[in-house]
Amino acid sequence: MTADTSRVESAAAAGSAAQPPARRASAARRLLRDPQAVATATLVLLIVALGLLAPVLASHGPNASSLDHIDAGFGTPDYPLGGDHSGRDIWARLLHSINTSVVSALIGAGIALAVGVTAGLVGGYYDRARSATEWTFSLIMTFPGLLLLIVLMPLTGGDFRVTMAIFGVLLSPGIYRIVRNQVVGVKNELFVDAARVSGLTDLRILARHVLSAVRGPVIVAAAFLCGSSIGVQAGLAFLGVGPASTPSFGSMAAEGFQNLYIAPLQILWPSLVLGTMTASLVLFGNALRDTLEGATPKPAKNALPKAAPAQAGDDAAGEDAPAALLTVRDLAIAYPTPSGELKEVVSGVDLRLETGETLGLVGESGSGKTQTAFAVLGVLPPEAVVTRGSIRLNGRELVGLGERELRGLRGKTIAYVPQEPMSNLDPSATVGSQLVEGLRAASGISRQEARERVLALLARVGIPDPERTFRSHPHEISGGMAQRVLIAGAVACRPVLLVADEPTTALDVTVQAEILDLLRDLQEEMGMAVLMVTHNFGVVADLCDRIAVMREGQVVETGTAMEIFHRARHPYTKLLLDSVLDEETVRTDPPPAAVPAAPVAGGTGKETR
Ligand SMILES: Nc1ncnc2c1ncn2[C@@H]1O[C@H](COP(=O)(O)OP(=O)(O)OP(=O)(O)O)[C@@H](O)[C@H]1O
Repeated sequence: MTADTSRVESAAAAGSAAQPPARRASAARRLLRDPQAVATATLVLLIVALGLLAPVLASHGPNASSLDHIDAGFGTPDYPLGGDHSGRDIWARLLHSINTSVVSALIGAGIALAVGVTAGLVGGYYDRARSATEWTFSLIMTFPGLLLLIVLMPLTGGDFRVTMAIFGVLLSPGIYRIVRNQVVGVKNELFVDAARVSGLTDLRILARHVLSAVRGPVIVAAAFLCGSSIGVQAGLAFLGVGPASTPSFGSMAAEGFQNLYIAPLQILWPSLVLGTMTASLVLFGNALRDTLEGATPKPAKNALPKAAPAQAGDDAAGEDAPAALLTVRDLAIAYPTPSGELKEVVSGVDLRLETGETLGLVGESGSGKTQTAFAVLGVLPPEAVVTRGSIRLNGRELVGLGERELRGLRGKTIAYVPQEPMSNLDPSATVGSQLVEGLRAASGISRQEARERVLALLARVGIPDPERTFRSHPHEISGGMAQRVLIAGAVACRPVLLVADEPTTALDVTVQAEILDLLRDLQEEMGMAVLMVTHNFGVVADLCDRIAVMREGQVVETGTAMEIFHRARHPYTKLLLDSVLDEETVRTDPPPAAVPAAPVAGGTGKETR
């Protein structure tokens, strides 16, 4: 347990020592590239610097008055912005008001964050504490904030610092809710479970694992809290809450308002600086949010140049001869990480599939089988980037094809059978209407013709009462039946290539064999090629002519089913085969040693026949 604990801790420490600084550096870089962030941060810093330099920049104190300078005009010597109705230096009061605002922002936002984050962590992490925190913050939210601050004036003595501390508490429910929601989302993640199981204390888990997950939204909210605090402090001062001796944009604006007809500029200066400060903070908060929360970069779907139009019948394999039905060459697929870097999940995959042949794509979970199949279908998620490689079907390059061209191929030339039949059928429409719609979209035939074809197909895939199933909604049929329906839909236009992604995984064992039989029969009948994605060697043995074994985004070995099952060369393939349970296998302890990721020597990373 001690060793495990230290491993988790050191992993977490390594995570926070290595990963986050890179992310922070990158977030800071992105922030620096955002003109809105740079402009607003510069304005805020400039204003804060002016406030800090107030004793140097102003010739008078904020409350020093001179009878000679009552309502002095703009540009009066020593009174650059003039004098107010009490003969005080407007420039000096403006600079000192900045400091009042900054202190208000620090107190208001600081208290709101301290209270909200702490309670959010506790309420989100400990279920038993949640009802108490919920109740408390709901109660706080019922207080009429501004009114309460005015009513409490006799208690606060009008001191803006105490007032802002109370305002911070009133602001804290917003932060509490943000943090609580984040924590509730994070606390059941596997890495938190792992830390818990390893014996880390709750405090450590909260500080190391949970807090890091909530800091983004909290940082963003802090900018808005500062803006609100400044605005409220000025608002209260405008209403006359607090001593007149405290320089504040609010009191300056109130005095300027009284004097509007005599010296209209007096209201302009505090309003201008207050508006610039609060607007800059809010806009900076927006830029911060875009950088930290909407951080996923939007790469092009395809990093490659648009596919050159290729003639059907071109040599699909380029230098390979003869041309195969499907040739995947050096395919690489990557996803952007939060830091903006691309991470490859498929790295240089080569595959070849002949007409009428079944190729099994096997490998452990996460090895890149589905990504490869999705690339062939042209249905990778928008954030995926095909960084290199080629996919040729019947000699036509698919990588770089537009969505319209791909849609023209899908259903007609390439079809797909998914893993989860139920979730691939629309629960609100009948089975028949879904199949008819798909068939008509792919073939353009009339509704009546499509209906007849669908009924014939349903009978062909072994559905006992096609008419009834046609009229049924998906919840009225079994999983095996639903998979038959989807297979019927997939083969309706006699595609040349069927991509089946774990088509039997979600089904009952007895139904699995029937579905495999059906696929085999249909394949023979229609002469389709089948790309069978699976991690089930039983399925592979049952259906596949050839097998490609994937690991960590690469094909490590390919061969005929016979070669792979009887003369597997790559240690990873042997390990996969060894892990297939059968009644003769006696498990040993310790398990076989881990194997290296490299493809087996002899070029089996490349597809050969
Ligand atoms: N949208 C995505 N964003 C980032 N990474 C992704 C995304 N989709 C998949 N991946 C990653 O790509 C890798 C390969 O996933 P893929 O689904 O191809 O694996 P698989 O071999 O089919 O596994 P399984 O048998 O579990 O479906 C995984 O590491 C996965 O985390």
